[in-house]
Amino acid sequence: MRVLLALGGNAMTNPDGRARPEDQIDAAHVAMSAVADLLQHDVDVVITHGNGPQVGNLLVKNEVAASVVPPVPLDWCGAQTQATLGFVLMNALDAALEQRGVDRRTATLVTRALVAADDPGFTRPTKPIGRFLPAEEAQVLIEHGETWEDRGEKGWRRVVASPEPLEIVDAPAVHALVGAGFVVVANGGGGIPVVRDEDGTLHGVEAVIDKDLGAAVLARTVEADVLVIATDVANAVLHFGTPEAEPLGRVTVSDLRGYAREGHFASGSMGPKVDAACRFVEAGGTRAVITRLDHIVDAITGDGGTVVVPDQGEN
Ligand SMILES: Nc1ncnc2c1ncn2[C@@H]1O[C@H](COP(=O)(O)OP(=O)(O)O)[C@@H](O)[C@H]1O
Ligand SMILES: NC(=O)OP(=O)(O)O
Repeated sequence: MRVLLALGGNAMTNPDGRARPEDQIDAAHVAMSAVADLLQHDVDVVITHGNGPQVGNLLVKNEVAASVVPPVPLDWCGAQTQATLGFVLMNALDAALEQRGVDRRTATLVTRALVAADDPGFTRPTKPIGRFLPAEEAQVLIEHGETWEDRGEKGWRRVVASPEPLEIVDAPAVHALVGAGFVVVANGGGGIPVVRDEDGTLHGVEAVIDKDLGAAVLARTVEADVLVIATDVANAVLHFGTPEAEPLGRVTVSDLRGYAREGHFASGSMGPKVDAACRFVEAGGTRAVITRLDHIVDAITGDGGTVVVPDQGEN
């Protein structure tokens, strides 16, 4: 069985989202322990991950240091997060595999995702990145031309353009590495967004792709059987946060689309996960699972989490 595992920002940092290196290393050890458990079963695993906190922090550093060293564009920051997080995840996974006596090699691939130059996401920023700030501090940055949004209890967060991933340019390399037995970390942060010029050349564009939507495209391209979206809640929940809250178990893709239309899943958090799970199954995937990181073995071997299946299927 081939599994595409998407790790949320919650699985990559501590809950305050500040993304200190030590927090990220600790979180990577927890996450990769779960992945090493999974690798004790007969599965191929491709790992992708979020980069919202990290790419936002890099952007701030860039801006703060702009008078001293040349700033780099947002797509460069995204590429840097793929390398750094891949490095941290590989170290943690190698250690967890070694502990369990599992003989698998790991690899990280810098991965580009093709987007359309005229994607409406470029005109309306929607992707929250970086740290949370109180409203007054966010207001100052809004006056300097940035877009910030009220994200509830934790405060305000910067939002940037987030186009749709159309194709994972480097998916063939992921496929080849998986075929050769590697556990591959790929398409971090949803992929580095690139557009294709008329002459066929690719160039980076300033945006951050939703990693769950990127994961759905990658999962189909590398012929994954199961897409597992690991986050900090065990299930997608109907009437979330109310006394009528109802965790979803096994659900058909049509029913889940219906619940999404009724507004059960918040945009910028559970909404894209549900959308990604539906896209994967609608495109022919066997099943998609949304669950907590510590439930991912159950997600593969049993029925844990929210399990999205085709309308006619009982896979
Ligand atoms: N209907 C829902 N069911 C479950 N969780 C929801 C729902 N709507 C919003 N959420 C929120 O979505 C969060 C997970 O999304 P997010 O924070 O973006 O995850 P990650 O960083 O792991 O990708 C949960 O912690 C929960 O607060
Ligand atoms: N790129 C992305 O979706 O990152 P997060 O999951 O950290 O928001």
